[in-house]
Amino acid sequence: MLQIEDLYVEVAGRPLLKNVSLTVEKGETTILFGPNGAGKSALLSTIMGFSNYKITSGKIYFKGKDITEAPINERAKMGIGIMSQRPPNIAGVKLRDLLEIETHKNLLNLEEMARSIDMERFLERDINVGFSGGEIKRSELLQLSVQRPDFYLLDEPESGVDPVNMAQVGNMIRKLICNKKACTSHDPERKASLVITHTGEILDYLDADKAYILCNGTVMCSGNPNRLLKEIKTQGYDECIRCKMNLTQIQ
Ligand SMILES: Nc1ncnc2c1ncn2[C@@H]1O[C@H](COP(=O)(O)OP(=O)(O)OP(=O)(O)O)[C@@H](O)[C@H]1O
Repeated sequence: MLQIEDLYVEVAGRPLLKNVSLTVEKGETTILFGPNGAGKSALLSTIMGFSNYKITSGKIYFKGKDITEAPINERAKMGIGIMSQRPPNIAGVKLRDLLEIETHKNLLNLEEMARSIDMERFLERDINVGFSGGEIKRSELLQLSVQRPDFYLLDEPESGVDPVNMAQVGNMIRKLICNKKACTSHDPERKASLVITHTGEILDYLDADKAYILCNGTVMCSGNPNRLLKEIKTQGYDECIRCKMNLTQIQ
C-alpha cells in the first residue's frame, strides 16, 4: 500500500531524513519507534505532503502510484489521513465547518459521530483553539472518522491523554482501523496504518504486525513491535544501532 524508497528530506535547508526505505502492506499495522528528534514526525509529514518537508531524492508510492510530487489534497483524496502530534490552531474556522464538508457529502450524522467521542460541545469552537492535549487528540480522531481514509498516519496517539481517556482513544483507533470485533494481521478488512509511539501504550489496542526504528533520520532496525519495544525499554536505542551495524533484524 505504501512504499518508501531511499528517501532524503530537507527541512529549513537542513538534511533531516536520509536513506529511508520502508513498506506498509495492505491491512498492516506498522509501528515507528525512535528517540526524540529522530525525524519520525517529519517522516509522517513528508508522507502526507506538508510543504515544509522537501524531498531531495527518493520515491514515495501509494496504492502503486508515485506520489512523491503529489500535493497534500491529492494524497488525502487518494486515502491518506493523519493524526498530527501538534495540529495548528485555526482561528475563525469552527470544527463543525470543517467536518460538514465531508458529512454533507457522505450523508454522515455529524452530531452522532461527535457524541460518540464526547466532542459534541466542541463543534462550535474554533479548530484546536484552547483545546487541551486530550481534546486535540479526540478532535483529530473525529476528523479522521469523518474522512475515513484507507491509510492512517498516527503521530503519538497516546501523548497528553490520561489513562481513562486512553481507553476511549485506543478503542476509537481500533474501531477506525478495524470495524469489527477482532482483526487478524493482514486482515483485508483492516485499514493500513503507520503509528508513532514512545510508550507503546497503543499496542494494547492494535494488533501490530511490524515496527521500524528511526534514529538520526535513518531507519536502523525493523522487527516484531513488542520485541523491539522491550529492547528499547531495557537497552535504549543502542541495540538498534548495533542491529544496523550487523545488518540483522530482531524477530
Ligand atoms: N519545520 C521545521 N523547521 C526546522 N526544524 C524542524 C522542522 N520540523 C522538524 N524540525 C527538526 O527536525 C528534527 C526532527 O523533528 P521531528 O519532529 O520529526 O522528531 P521526532 O522524531 O518526531 O521527535 P519527538 O519524538 O520528540 O516528537 C528536530 O530536530 C526538529 O527540531
